[in-house]
Formats: sequence, structure tokens, C-alpha cells
Amino acid sequence: MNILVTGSRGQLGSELQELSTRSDNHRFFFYDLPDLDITSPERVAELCREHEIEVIINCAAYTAVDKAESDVDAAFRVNRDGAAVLAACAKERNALLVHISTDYVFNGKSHIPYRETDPATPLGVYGVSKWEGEERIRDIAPSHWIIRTSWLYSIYGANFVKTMLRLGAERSTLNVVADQIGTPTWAADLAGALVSMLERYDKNNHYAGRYHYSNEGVCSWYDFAQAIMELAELPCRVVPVESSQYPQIAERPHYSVLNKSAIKDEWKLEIPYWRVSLAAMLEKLQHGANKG
Ligand SMILES: NC(=O)C1=CN([C@@H]2O[C@H](COP(=O)(O)OP(=O)(O)OC[C@H]3O[C@@H](n4cnc5c(N)ncnc54)[C@H](OP(=O)(O)O)[C@@H]3O)[C@@H](O)[C@H]2O)C=CC1
Ligand SMILES: Cc1cn([C@H]2C[C@H](O)[C@@H](COP(=O)(O)OP(=O)(O)O[C@H]3O[C@@H](C)C(=O)[C@@H](O)[C@H]3O)O2)c(=O)[nH]c1=O
Repeated sequence: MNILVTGSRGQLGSELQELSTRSDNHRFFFYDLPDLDITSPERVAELCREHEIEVIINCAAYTAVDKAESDVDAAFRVNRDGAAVLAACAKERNALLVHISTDYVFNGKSHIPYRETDPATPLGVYGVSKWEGEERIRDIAPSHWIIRTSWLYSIYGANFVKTMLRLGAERSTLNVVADQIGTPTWAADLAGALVSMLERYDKNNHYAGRYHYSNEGVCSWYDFAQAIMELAELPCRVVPVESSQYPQIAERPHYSVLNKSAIKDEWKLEIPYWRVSLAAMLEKLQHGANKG
């Protein structure tokens, strides 16, 4: 199949690029700004025509959670309107749209892992813009997978793991919130899951579905930071604090663990435990693979 990957220089897009070199079954076409702006219907249509695209994987997004609170129009333009543009193009071409969304569509009031059918009531602009993007896709594209994930990190780009490694090397103590609970996800695992699903995708069988995917297990950002320091053997002491002691512009959900039963049962995926994946990512970084 011919697959277009948007936002290809981000964390997930870069992991897909790395994986694509090992896939003989598909032809991947990777695009990011400025060559492809997903808010341009003309450019999206042109590239899809040129490469005879059958699947679009949308990794493009506005992901700056705090900045989105003041940069509202930009967040909605990419996360809602860009998603709608891709959905319209997928419909026109009879193509599958694989769209990535977030645990931040939930308000965090639950105490059991969120299912795909649980109501979305996002707390901030980023979450609302991603939720509205999901809704546009459901309304427009007959064939789509909406895949919600959480706490992504990668050797590529900027993320919490790299921030902790940097701060851990500079400081002797670090305050990290312990009352926000979720699950980290190595973007390499998510990329692998997407490719594995696409290997088994039947393009004659239109399907609209929503799935949750993260690594296995549960932790707070504090636990995550603690594990990073331990595995990277950094002497920094991580101090657990409440969200109120670490003021941020956007409110984050206190609990955003995702229930992954649907994707595991339907696609027979084996998902690694978050600490195992963290160790694998750090190992890769240690071997000089730090990208961006
Ligand atoms: N990061 C996380 O923790 C999580 C992310 N997600 C979701 O997963 C997906 C992938 O995230 P991740 O890889 O971390 O994202 P990144 O922020 O690493 O990458 C997003 C990419 O999209 C590009 N982009 C931004 N605007 C446009 C546009 N208008 N047209 C085309 N490309 C654009 C960005 O370019 P530039 O950098 O130049 O702006 C960047 O290269 C996103 O949908 C995100 O919402 C879900 C849960 C957690
Ligand atoms: C750097 C730092 C962060 N924190 C807190 C802030 C925040 O609550 C949490 C994580 O910080 P970040 O800024 O990396 O988190 P954030 O940008 O909220 O990460 C989110 O990004 C979007 C795109 C998603 O979709 C989410 O799944 C999630 O990954 O850790 C500390 O407590 N101490 C620190 O020193």
C-alpha cells in the first residue's frame, strides 16, 4: 500500500521513518512542514494524487499543551481543521485515515482506566482541539482509525525523558508532580503497533474505529522521573510534589490511564511494560542515537 505520513519529523513520524526502512510491503511517503501543511486542502490532495495514497497516517499536531492556552487559533487550526482536511481527502480517495489522539481528551476524574466509549471532557485547549479533530474525522471519513495514546517519548524530538536527563545532570534535586497518573508510551512501540495493524488491514473492508494504545502499566510523572534517574544512573533526588506546587498554564488530568483491551483483543498486540520500553529507549540513546 502507498502510505502518506504527515508530521513526519515529529517523535512518532520519525519512529515510523525508522521502521519503514525495514518494511518491504508498503511504500511510505514522509512529509512535514513546510512541504506539507495539513491545513491546505489543495496540497494534501495534490500529494495524495501524486503518490496514489491509500492510507494517511496523521502524526502532525500542535502539541505544546501550555502554549495552546494562548495560541488557541493555531491549536484548533492544526488539531481540528487539519484533521478535517485529511478526512475529506481520505473520503474522496476511498483511503484509510489513521489519526493519533490523546489521553488529554479525558478530564481525569476516573479511577479506572478509560475506555474508548467513555465521554471526553477535556480540560484545556490542546485537549479540546484534539477532541474536535476526532469528531470531524468521525463525521467526514468513512474509513478511519482514531488511536489515542499518552505520554509519548522517543529518541527523536523533545519530550519528558530528555528533559529529565538534562535536568537530572544539572541539578541535585528535582520536584516532579506525583498526583498526575497515566502511562508513558515509547513512540517506537506505537509505530510498531501501527505497522503491524496495517500489515493486516483489508482495504476493501471499510472500518471506522477508535482504539487506546499506551505501554502497559501505570505510574505518576514522579515515578516516571524516578525510573529515568535510576536507569540512567543519575544522582539527582526526585521529590514528589502536588500539581498545586508545580503551577502550569494548562490544567492536566489527574488520571488518564487508557484501557487497551480493544486494540489488544482485536489486533492481537503484545504491548511492552512501560519500564521495559524506557530501558530500551535509554539504551538506544546511550549508543549515540540522540536525535533532535
Ligand atoms: N507528545 C505526546 O506526549 C503525545 C502526543 N500525542 C499525539 O500523538 C501525535 C504525534 O505526537 P508527537 O510525535 O509527539 O508530535 P510532535 O510535536 O513531535 O510532532 C508533530 C509534528 O507535526 C508538525 N506539524 C505541526 N503543524 C503542522 C501542520 N499544520 N502541517 C503539517 N505538520 C505540522 C510539527 O512540526 P513543527 O515541529 O515544525 O511544529 C512536528 O514535526 C499527535 O497527534 C499528538 O497529539 C498523544 C499523546 C501524547
Ligand atoms: C519538567 C517538569 C515537569 N513536571 C510535570 C509537568 C507535567 O504535569 C508533567 C509532564 O510534563 P510535560 O510538560 O512533558 O507534559 P505535557 O506537555 O503535559 O505532556 C502531554 O503532552 C501532550 C502532547 C499529550 O498528549 C499528553 O499525553 C502528555 O504527554 O510533569 C514536573 O512536575 N517537574 C518538572 O521538572
